[in-house]
Amino acid sequence: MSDKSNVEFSEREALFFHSTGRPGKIEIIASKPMATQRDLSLAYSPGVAVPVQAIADDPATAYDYTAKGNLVAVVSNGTAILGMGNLGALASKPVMEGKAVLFKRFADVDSIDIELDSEDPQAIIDAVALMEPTFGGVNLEDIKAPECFIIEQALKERMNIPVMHDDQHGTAIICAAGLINALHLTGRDIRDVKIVVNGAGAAAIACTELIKAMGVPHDQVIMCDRTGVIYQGRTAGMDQWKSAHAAKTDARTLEEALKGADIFLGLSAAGALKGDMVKDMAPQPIIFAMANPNPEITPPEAKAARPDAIVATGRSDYPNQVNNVLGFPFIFRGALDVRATAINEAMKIAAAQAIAALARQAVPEEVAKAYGKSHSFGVDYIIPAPFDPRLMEIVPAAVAQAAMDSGVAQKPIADMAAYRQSLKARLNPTTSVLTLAYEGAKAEPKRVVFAEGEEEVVLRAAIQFRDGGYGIPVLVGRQDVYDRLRALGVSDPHSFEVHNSVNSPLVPRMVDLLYQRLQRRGYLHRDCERMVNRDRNIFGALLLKLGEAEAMISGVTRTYSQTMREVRRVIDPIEGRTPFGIHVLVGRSHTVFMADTTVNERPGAAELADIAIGTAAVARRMGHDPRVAFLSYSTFGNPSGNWLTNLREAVAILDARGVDFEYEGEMAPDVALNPAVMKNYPFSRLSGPANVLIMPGLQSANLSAKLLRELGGDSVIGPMLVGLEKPVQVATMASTASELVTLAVLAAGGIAL
Ligand SMILES: NC(=O)C1=CN([C@@H]2O[C@H](COP(=O)(O)OP(=O)(O)OC[C@H]3O[C@@H](n4cnc5c(N)ncnc54)[C@H](OP(=O)(O)O)[C@@H]3O)[C@@H](O)[C@H]2O)C=CC1
Ligand SMILES: CC(=O)C(=O)O
Ligand SMILES: [Mg+2]
Repeated sequence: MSDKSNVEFSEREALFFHSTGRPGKIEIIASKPMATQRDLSLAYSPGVAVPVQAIADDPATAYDYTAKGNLVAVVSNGTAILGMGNLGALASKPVMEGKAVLFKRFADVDSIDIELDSEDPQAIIDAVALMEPTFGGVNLEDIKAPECFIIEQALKERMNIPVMHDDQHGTAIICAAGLINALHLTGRDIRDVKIVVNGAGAAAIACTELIKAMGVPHDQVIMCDRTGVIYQGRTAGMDQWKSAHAAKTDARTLEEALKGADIFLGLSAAGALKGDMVKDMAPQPIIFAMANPNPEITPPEAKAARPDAIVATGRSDYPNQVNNVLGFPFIFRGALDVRATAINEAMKIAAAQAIAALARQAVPEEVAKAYGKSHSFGVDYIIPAPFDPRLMEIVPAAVAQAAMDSGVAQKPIADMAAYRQSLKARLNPTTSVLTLAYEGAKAEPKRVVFAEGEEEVVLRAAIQFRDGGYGIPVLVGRQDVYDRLRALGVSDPHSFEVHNSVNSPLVPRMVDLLYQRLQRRGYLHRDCERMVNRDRNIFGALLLKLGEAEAMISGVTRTYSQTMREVRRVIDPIEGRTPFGIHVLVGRSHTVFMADTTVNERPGAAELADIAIGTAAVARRMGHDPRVAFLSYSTFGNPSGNWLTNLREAVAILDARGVDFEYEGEMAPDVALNPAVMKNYPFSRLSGPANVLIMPGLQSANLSAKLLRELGGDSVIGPMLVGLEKPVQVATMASTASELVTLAVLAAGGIAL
């Protein structure tokens, strides 16, 4: 990956990502409590005998009593791993685990990777068919042509659950969606275009079949493989699937075939297309270079040769990502939800049309920032990005409807509007919002000070931050930062901006500024000099104050309170605001915002009210309707105690201010979070479980946040620091590089204000 193309990460980082913590990318989590002997008796023997008998009596109830209905097998034998070729079943496992997590991330489909060590189609057919009881669907992946055609066909015939070879049909659907829009933009009719398809394998044949089904005449498509053009009469390297697409043509090479062509579809290998070859294509050529991980031609090369081209690739780091990730999660979601027996042509076409139509719609405000400049339909936005949360609402619904209309749905959906709502709710909005924050940072990269530039974890974060395109890291550290960067695999460390107080020309201005602020707090000019020279948090914060950067992150080398003290010597709170900290607990389907977990030891009523307002605003920015609970050991005065007055006054302050969110208090955590307990208080003004928890003091807040981080299964974001005049985030000392990147993105993206 390194330095070969538009790099997003180094090889070292890719390996570190996969090996760190629990090796690989998936684990299994029980969906039922497993705490007591009784739980175990129900989960296993003897309780489990009851659903066993029920399923034996009525097989359809397997969907009610087991995970089958939401479980997809991702099956490969590793014979066509991306564009890397036949590297074997075991080597395909990272890709298949990757597909499994994409299923989960984008469409809440549970999925298990299965690598089969065989190149014998019959052995694979038998193995997969025998697994039918386990799964609700089968996604075949990275199995090379022509075996993949035989395997898929046989499994579709033998199995009564949806089977789809993703490299064929997932890719064809997305390619078709992109093509519909590229034709639309260039005013072409699909019946008139001349297309060259490079590659004659799984993906290429399926794309060609779909575009021919959509109206491109057979004679207007020329397919090439490694031997060159597949022409009528060719005998070398042929099979029945290639023969079906043999063209009547005198062209023998890709270059010859491309003369005057309107469209190039690459489903072959990296670098197969050269700039010279596209020079003679028709005006406004459409170039889809879809080989992974590196395309047939990069967009800059293609554009250099043909500035009038519309270019798409399979990658996320260029505009127009034509990749089956846009399809398979949502297609299976729709198919599983109606218990479809197959994924048929009608469902595929419905998916392609829904995706194409989405790109032509206006992008909502909250999604637009993530798209950057190109978020209205045009040459750099012909297809939605996989992170677009609207896909989950629209594509499964279109697929489910098509399954129902074409008679393969065993469990039709009665209320489509309710189904669409339920699709939206399946994804935790926090996950979407974080993705949008990351994409938004890319769209408007900011300069972010990483104040502890000598720490390895900070440098890793800075590298990820820069290479991910999220912004420009401004490192504070000594000269040896460059050596440390080199040791971490950065080939051009001097491309990083490093500020060192020993030689920074900014130091005199910094000292003056600091002295202005501190002279009446008992500090001498030389005290300020010493602080600027020796203290990287003060130096970093002054970079921010002087406008040399737009945000800052620190905290891994000193305690939170010490880092805060240093930052606060330079940065003030927003006028009239109380700075405070939020920990965000992200569960599978719920998110809770807890505050103030880091700053105010014993907040008074006015501060508690401010903290509630500030936290509710952050929750809203992250896609949630805030429901605020002021937490205590006491619920509405029972038991009574001395600590309750502040909380009650805070509620009264919110009453007086007429805020536009739900709030209630004081109450114990179980009342706030558990609807069954909340029922005992029918007068409560919360319409559902609280998602913003305002803690009575720093002791309980900080303890709870740390306990949850150490013991909880949910992931914890933060602490997020809110309320300073400049975005500064103070991480905890144990932060990982990716946690630092998240904080840097939140700081730069204006979520934590
Ligand atoms: N963007 C996306 O969503 C997707 C992209 N792809 C990409 O498509 C490519 C093919 O995958 P898949 O169909 O599954 O694999 P297959 O192994 O089934 O097919 C590969 C095909 O590519 C041809 N090929 C390889 N190198 C060249 C070359 N230099 N010039 C012309 N043809 C070449 C092979 O030719 P021959 O028949 O002569 O061996 C073969 O026909 C991969 O790069 C993959 O990453 C695949 C699926 C989805
Ligand atoms: C994206 C994909 O499935 C491939 O490149 O094989
Ligand atoms: Mg694939």
